[in-house]
Amino acid sequence: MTLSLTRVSLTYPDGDARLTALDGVSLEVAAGSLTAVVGPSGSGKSSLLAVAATLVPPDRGRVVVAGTDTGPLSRAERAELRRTRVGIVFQQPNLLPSLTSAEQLQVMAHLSGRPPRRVRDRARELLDAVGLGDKAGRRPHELSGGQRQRVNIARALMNDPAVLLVDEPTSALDHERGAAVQDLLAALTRERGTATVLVTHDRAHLERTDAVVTIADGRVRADRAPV
Ligand SMILES: Nc1ncnc2c1ncn2[C@@H]1O[C@H](COP(=O)(O)OP(=O)(O)OP(=O)(O)O)[C@@H](O)[C@H]1O
Repeated sequence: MTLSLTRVSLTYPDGDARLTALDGVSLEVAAGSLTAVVGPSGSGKSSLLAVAATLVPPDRGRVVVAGTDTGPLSRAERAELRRTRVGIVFQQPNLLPSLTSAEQLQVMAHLSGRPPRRVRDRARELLDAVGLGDKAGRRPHELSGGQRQRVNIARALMNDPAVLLVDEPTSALDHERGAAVQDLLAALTRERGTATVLVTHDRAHLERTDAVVTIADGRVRADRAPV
């Protein structure tokens, strides 16, 4: 499995006690497949993504990313694994206001020291893949919300991640644009072979996913193929 969480538990400090955000959660996502994680507010969805992204080490359990058991890794080793193997799409696009779409992508890869020409070609190819080939020179304020989210997704794919983690990509979009972004994620997952986890409140488009995991109070309540 490209992404594997086994009996993962995570607590946060809560006054003198600890609040349990994840309680023995297991999740397996294969390359080229898309798993949706749904559940009420506060159920642990973002915590699950943070653990899968190696941003937060769990209190207990095992997290394997692209064949690497993350448990023994140092903070620096986790950061390196994240940079090279994990793409993260946050709810808010976090684009830099002064950069064009192409530059938002290029900045990511320049940090990893690839030759500038390859970086430019890759940025262009990914903007084409998300349907924004003709918007490469636009800045965020010159794009719609849906287009900004597409730039965000393309940027997360710049370093060819094995694992793609997506937090509520459609929350700021209307129904039609939300559906288009989920279609795009499903297509990119298959084309690029990522193991993709999509956290969503939006139960409307779950037929596009390969599996649906329902989480409540930090536990997996149901794990089923979508209807
Ligand atoms: N940094 C933190 N410190 C303390 N408690 C936290 C922290 N982050 C989250 N929590 C708590 O952990 C629980 C799970 O939160 P989490 O953000 O994972 O839920 P969620 O399902 O993503 O919610 P939402 O859908 O509202 O974003 C909640 O009770 C939340 O209040």
